[in-house]
Amino acid sequence: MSKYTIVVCDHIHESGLKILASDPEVELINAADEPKDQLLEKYIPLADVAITRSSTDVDEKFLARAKKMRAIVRAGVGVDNVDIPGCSKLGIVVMNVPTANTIAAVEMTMAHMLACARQFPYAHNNLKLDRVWRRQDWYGTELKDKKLGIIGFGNIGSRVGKRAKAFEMDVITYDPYIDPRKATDLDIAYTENFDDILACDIITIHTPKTEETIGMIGKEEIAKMKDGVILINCARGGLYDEEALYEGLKSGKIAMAGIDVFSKEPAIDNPLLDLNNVTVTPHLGANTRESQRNIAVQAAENAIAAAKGIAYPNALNLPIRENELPEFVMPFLELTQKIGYMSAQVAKSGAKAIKVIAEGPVSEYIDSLTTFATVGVMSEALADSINYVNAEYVAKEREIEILKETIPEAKGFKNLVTVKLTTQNGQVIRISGTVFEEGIQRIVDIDGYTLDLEPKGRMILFKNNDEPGVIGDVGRIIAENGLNIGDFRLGRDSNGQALAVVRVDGEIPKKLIDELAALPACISVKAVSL
Ligand SMILES: NC(=O)C1=CN([C@@H]2O[C@H](COP(=O)(O)OP(=O)(O)OC[C@H]3O[C@@H](n4cnc5c(N)ncnc54)[C@H](O)[C@@H]3O)[C@@H](O)[C@H]2O)C=CC1
Ligand SMILES: O=C(O)CCC(=O)C(=O)O
Repeated sequence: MSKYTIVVCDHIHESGLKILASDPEVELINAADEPKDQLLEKYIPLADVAITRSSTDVDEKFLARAKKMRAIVRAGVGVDNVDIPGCSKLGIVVMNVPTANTIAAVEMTMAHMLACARQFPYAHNNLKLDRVWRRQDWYGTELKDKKLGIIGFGNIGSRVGKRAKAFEMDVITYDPYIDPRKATDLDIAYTENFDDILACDIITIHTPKTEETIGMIGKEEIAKMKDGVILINCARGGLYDEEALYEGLKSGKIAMAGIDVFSKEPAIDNPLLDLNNVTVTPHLGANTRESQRNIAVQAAENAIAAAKGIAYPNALNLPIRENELPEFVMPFLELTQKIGYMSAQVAKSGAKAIKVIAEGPVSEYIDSLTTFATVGVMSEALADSINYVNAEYVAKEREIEILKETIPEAKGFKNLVTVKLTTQNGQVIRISGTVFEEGIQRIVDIDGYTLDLEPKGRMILFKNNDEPGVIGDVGRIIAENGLNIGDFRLGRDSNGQALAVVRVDGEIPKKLIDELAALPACISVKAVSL
């Protein structure tokens, strides 16, 4: 049995390694101690799944080596060192482990805040290293009654807020992406005015590193701050512009800064280290035993699930999040993919345009429906190399036009999805389907022929001039080819033509298709398998 190779790129807790090592279907390569060039050269090409932390950049060089990679599990929260669009292009699912290290990062923030308020490391070193006992040199500040400004009120920021309240601080947050009640319910003020944060005694940031948040605190913002402000950054290096931070600290405008993260890591040469009013840690926010055990277990379990293709928990680049979709939508997505696949088999020619028309409440999910239709159409030609992650990119590369139409009020069916496939040679195939209340999927229209067809199994689509005896001939030829008919559906139009869809119990030989095509009444005949 061939095994799935999972490469661990950075150090993770042994509990995760044990899970990986004990799965009989997994070949574990623990490359955490390998130099990065060796990791890329020797191990990444073998990986079905890679587990990374912040020490491994998933960049162009990494991806160029990721020949058979199916997924990357970032054993932590921040994915700023993962090229997500690059992964999507290659069909690699990116997953993170979002909440397992929250408490560790929250407590690290509180530790830096207290260390800054009391200049803890400097007092510590003065006694321990210099053997000096001068209590008059170490007057700190109390957190009580100080105003704390929190930028970013997600998992970490909100918990920092709760703890700061326990210290009797006056807390205010700025996060334009949350419902203000998330803060006000905790008796924490919410502001849309960033200057309110700049007016605080202590400021801490807990946003992801994005184009919008890089350098969010720079020279101008620091100039607006109180003299003697304390700044904390346990999120990502670069959110505070490091040059401006250095100048602010050097001038004394900023009294102290507590810094766990740097714009370039390892940060052994960073000028901030030369100052005597910073507390620094080498990106240890997530480094508690509890957090590392939780993360490693989740990362290992998720990596195994992804390697086996079972599930992609916390996937960041899948177009759908199953747990966020109403229950009625999933069968529509499945059906739309089948319709796309069926259209491509009928067309037997390269796609030029794929149009999805969604009618009724399901039309709200047009983007996901379109992705599933695209995967369906393209899997006829590309099989496993097309998936929900790269469908959009592959379609673009092949210059296939993707079109969407929504009709919120459906006529007839409560919900209806139609895939209209236009081929390179100008053929147009149009297939519609619906899902009934009980979750029953049906194709209800093929090229204008009304049908009631279960989308499954091997089918022959036989279009003919609607004249007596044709159906008998079709049945006879199928029987002569040793196949049983499982189902037979007929659609007729007003122009004297008909479409028969015959489900058969076995593989459809080419000879059978040729014999049907030779019938005088035949207009077209296609074999389809769903
Ligand atoms: N030092 C360490 O070892 C660790 C650092 N982190 C860092 O902390 C960050 C936050 O983690 P979580 O709280 O778990 O993430 P989260 O996703 O729960 O929260 C982030 C919050 O930032 C807000 N936000 C985004 N853009 C913003 C903007 N322009 N202005 C204000 N708010 C904005 C979001 O709305 C969200 O509420 C991560 O992205 C990661 O970079 C996380 C864990 C450990
Ligand atoms: O442990 C790590 O790799 C860093 C943790 C971190 O920064 C994160 O989870 O975003």
